[in-house]
Amino acid sequence: MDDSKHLRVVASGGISTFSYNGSTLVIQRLDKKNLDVPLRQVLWVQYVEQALEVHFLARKKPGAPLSLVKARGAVHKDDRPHATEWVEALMDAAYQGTKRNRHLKVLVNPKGGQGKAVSAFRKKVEPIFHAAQCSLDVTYTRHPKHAYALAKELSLDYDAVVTVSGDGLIHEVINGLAQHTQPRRALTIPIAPIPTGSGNGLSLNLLGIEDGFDLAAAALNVIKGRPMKTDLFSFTQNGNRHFSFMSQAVGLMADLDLGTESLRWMGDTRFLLGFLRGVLRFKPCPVTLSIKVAERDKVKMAEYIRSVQPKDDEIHRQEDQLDQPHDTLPPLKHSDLDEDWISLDTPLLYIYAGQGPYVGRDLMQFPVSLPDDGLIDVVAQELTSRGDMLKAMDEAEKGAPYWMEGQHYFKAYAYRVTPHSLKGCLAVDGEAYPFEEFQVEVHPKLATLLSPHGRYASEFVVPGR
Ligand SMILES: Nc1ncnc2c1ncn2[C@@H]1O[C@H](COP(=O)(O)OP(=O)(O)OP(=O)(O)O)[C@@H](O)[C@H]1O
Repeated sequence: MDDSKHLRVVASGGISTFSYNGSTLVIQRLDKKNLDVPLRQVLWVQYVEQALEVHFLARKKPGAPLSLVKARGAVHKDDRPHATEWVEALMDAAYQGTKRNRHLKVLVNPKGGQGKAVSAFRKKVEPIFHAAQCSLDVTYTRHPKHAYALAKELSLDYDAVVTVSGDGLIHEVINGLAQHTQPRRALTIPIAPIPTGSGNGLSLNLLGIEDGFDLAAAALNVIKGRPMKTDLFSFTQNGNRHFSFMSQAVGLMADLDLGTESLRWMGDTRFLLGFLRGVLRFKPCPVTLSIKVAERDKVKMAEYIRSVQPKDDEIHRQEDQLDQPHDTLPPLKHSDLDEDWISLDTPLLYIYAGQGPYVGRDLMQFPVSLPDDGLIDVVAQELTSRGDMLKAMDEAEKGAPYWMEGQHYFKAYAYRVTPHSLKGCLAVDGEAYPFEEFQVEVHPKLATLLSPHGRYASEFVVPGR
């Protein structure tokens, strides 16, 4: 073995050998299986007082969540002359293309989800940030809109805003950044979620169904994730403009979100319960839906998504493509309905529009969604039968409801909902808004997220392909 490629470390159990190749740190331990650690999971390596110290994330067994591990031992005397160089080269490989020591604004919502955000942050997340030698500026939000106010005044030198919360706090951060004196510049600061809310839709979409609720995987995304541009949606109602980053729901899907707030302690099971309750009530949602459609052919949309998914190695290019921003928000372009709009007056059970395949662990509602295609996916579910709706739960986590006949699916530039009743629920990114006429339009690539893959972490399997 080339001496410069490995370090022998003397620990209580004997001598271990640390070596690495292009993708993996390999730890050979006496009388034990080799430990292979993907370089992406290596957080920090240092050589201090003739000892090697390695901090990394590993799974105790396959399928287990990631956890923080620290390996330390005296470097064998013959290897000391090249130890500093070896450590620096390993750090370069572990952080290839990514800045070390990220400077993070961390917002912790003590009231989100099951109320465990503070202990989750202190016990599981903060030690990982410290191990990676990130600098932290932590605020525990004290009231609704606190995160909004902080984002509005945010200093622009942070490498990321970390939300230890659910999607509601991210909605506030996005809206605060949009009201910043330099909104476009503020919206280039990437947002990265640590999933401690109940739905955690954004985390699922960035990290995937396996890792979407894994705190350490989310922390790793904060440390090593790459900026990924995402579309934002202007939501206008009564002359007021807000921004939505994820979804708008009317009818059953809004009832199940807002009507189950008191069941937060249940985590995301509350959504399943809300869905079953909504199907039993089977109330039509009295609205007109108008859409400026870009595409409505389900087969074409499904084929398209398969053809455009970038591979992980294309992430670098995406990072390079970040535009120099202007400092005003994009104007609204679709205020008047013209001949390109269509209207739907059929009785609907719900309207659900947004981006990001998963809206929860049990439902891939927007399987053909892309983060930056400049379009919003709009689902209009016809009032079919209770049986059909219960059947729709079969493989809903894989996007099966997409193919239901009564589920209309559009890609749109804009849409408008006009209620014909005073009573009803409207949820924007899971937050309650008045049940009144509103319009949504898309602004391509206006905000920035951190992503391990440079795309949504989901796969839509098209039947028969
Ligand atoms: N200290 C606080 N006390 C009360 N509410 C707060 C506080 N800090 C933030 N909030 C509010 O809590 C709401 C919910 O937050 P969050 O998104 O973190 O959790 P969640 O709704 O359970 O998760 P999800 O949106 O993923 O379902 C937000 O609207 C936010 O304004």
